[in-house]
Parts: sequence; C-alpha cells; structure tokens
Amino acid sequence: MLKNKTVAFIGAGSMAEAMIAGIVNNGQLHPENVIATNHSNQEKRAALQAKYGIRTMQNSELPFDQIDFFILAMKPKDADAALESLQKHIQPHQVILSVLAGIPTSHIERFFEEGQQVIRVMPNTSAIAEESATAISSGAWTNEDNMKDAASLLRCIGSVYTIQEEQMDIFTGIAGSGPAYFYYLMESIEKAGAEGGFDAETVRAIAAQTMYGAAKMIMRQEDTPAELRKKITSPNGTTFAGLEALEHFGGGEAIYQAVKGAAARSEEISNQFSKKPQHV
Ligand SMILES: NC(=O)C1=CN([C@@H]2O[C@H](COP(=O)(O)OP(=O)(O)OC[C@H]3O[C@@H](n4cnc5c(N)ncnc54)[C@H](O)[C@@H]3O)[C@@H](O)[C@H]2O)C=CC1
Ligand SMILES: O=C(O)[C@@H]1CCC=N1
Repeated sequence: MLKNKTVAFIGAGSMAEAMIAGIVNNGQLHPENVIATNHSNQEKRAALQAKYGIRTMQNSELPFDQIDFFILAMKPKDADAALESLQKHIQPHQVILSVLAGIPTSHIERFFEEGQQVIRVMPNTSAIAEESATAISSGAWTNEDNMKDAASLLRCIGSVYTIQEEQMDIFTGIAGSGPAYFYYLMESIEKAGAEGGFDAETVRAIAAQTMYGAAKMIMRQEDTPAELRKKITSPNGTTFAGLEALEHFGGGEAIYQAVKGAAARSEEISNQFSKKPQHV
C-alpha cells in the first residue's frame, strides 16, 4: 500500500532528483508524501518543490515520526555525518534505504540500535524516465514486508532485482554506472555521424533509436546477444568491417574493463567503510 507511505530523501542531488521525478510521475505516491532535505542548498530545495510539488526542508525539520522510508542519497564521504545526525531520530520499525555506492548495510547498522532495518539500493539515473535497473539487498534486520514495500516503491522508477549484498559491487559496475558507458559510446557515434554530414541532434536520434531497438531485441530473450549479432553480420559485409574495427581497437575489452573498474571502486569504498569502528 504505497499510497499511505511517506518517503524522505536525505540529500537532494542528481540521484535523488531522478528518483523523485520517477516516483512523482509514476503517480503511486502523492507528492505531499515525498520529502527531500538538503545540507545547505536552499535553491535546489525550492526548485524541487516547485517542479515536483514535493515537500522540502532541512534535516532538523523532518517530521521523523511520519516517515516510513528514509532514503540516504548523499555522497559516500558525507554518509557518516548524515548518519550521526539521524541516529537519535530513526526507530527500528522505520526503514533506511541507502543508494550510496559501496557503503555496506553493516556500516549503516552500526549507527543505530540492534534491529534497525536497512536496505541497500543501487538505482541509476534512468529513474527519471522510469527505466532504472535497480538492485535491492536486505540488511541484517529487514523484514520481508518492508523488502516487498521497498521493491514496490522502486518499481515506480523501473525494474527491480533482489540480489545478495555481495553482488552489489558488480551490479554497480553494470547498472549503477552503466548509463554513463552508453552516453560515452553515443559521444563517439555522434562524432562519426558529424563527419558523415549529420548534425548532432539527428545522429543522436538515429543512434538512440538503434540502441533502444537493440535493447528491446535483447529483452525479448528469444536470441542471445551473440546470436543477434551474427544475424546482422554478413560475410565480409559492413557489420563485419565494423566489428573488426571494434575488436582491433579493444572495444569489447574496454567495456569489460569499465564494468570491472567501477565494481572494483565500489569494493574499495566498501573496504574503507568496513574497517571503520563501531558507533553505537
Ligand atoms: N548519480 C548517479 O548516477 C548515482 C548515484 N548513486 C549514489 O547516490 C548518492 C548521491 O549521488 P549524487 O546524487 O550523484 O550526488 P550529489 O552530489 O548530486 O548529491 C548529494 C546531495 O546530498 C547533499 N547532502 C550531503 N550531506 C547531507 C546531509 N547530511 N543531509 C542532507 N543532505 C546532504 C548535498 O548537499 C548534495 O546536494 C551517492 O552516494 C552515489 O553513490 C547511486 C546510483 C547512481
Ligand atoms: O559514480 C558514482 O560513484 C555513482 C554511483 C553509481 C553511479 N554514480
């Protein structure tokens, strides 16, 4: 019953805004039931309030008792200060969702009494278009009903995958950071398109439709990506030449390393936070 839930974003930056846009546009929650706080940026708070009709305020003004889900959405470096400011106000029956890359649920749980319900979430900025691929994994104390409600909330912004927390690093490499790889590819495609006489807008539309079509074909799950690729590749044809260039310039390896590199950075952040001492 999402309609009766109140959600508070602690930190109102890019990721929070993408989620707020998806949640409000999806219509499952009344905008009044969505709150966003921000450290110091009053202008950003006012802009979010005007654009989405949500409530915005400072952390200290939060109606703590009325909130079902607290969504931590600050940078990992700011997490401890935020957790310290929240620790006296959040009850174990309330749920903390954290979208912070690399921060283990065990680190967040240390700031609270035993039993605090925490869920780790990895969305991506396609939330704004309700097309995020979002992972959730449970902390030590979160009950099934709250996992289900969190999944329902996050389905407002796209598809939800329940995974083990150990898989969060690689999920982050694939999906949390993933949109950036496709935008980066697009920048190179635009460059080649421009050299062929297209203006940036036209080539962007053509290439986006091509990406979207390929994604839809993969999602039909009738053929594997390798089979789909083979169907396009005529012997010594244009695709063959394109793929040969891709391989020659290390395209496959580069993407593989991008996913692994982002996952390794997530793991590195995790290790830094896992070593921190107990707080409660
Ligand atoms: N941007 C992305 O594509 C994704 C980001 N994330 C995670 O989301 C989190 C936020 O990332 P962005 O939105 O990109 O960062 P951002 O820098 O755009 O926003 C963070 C906001 O949090 C505010 N803030 C800091 N400490 C605070 C506190 N104690 N109380 C209230 N507000 C506070 C800052 O003023 C800032 O406005 C990060 O932990 C990141 O790992 C996760 C998935 C994707
Ligand atoms: O770059 C980052 O650290 C965040 C987490 C996943 C996507 N953006």
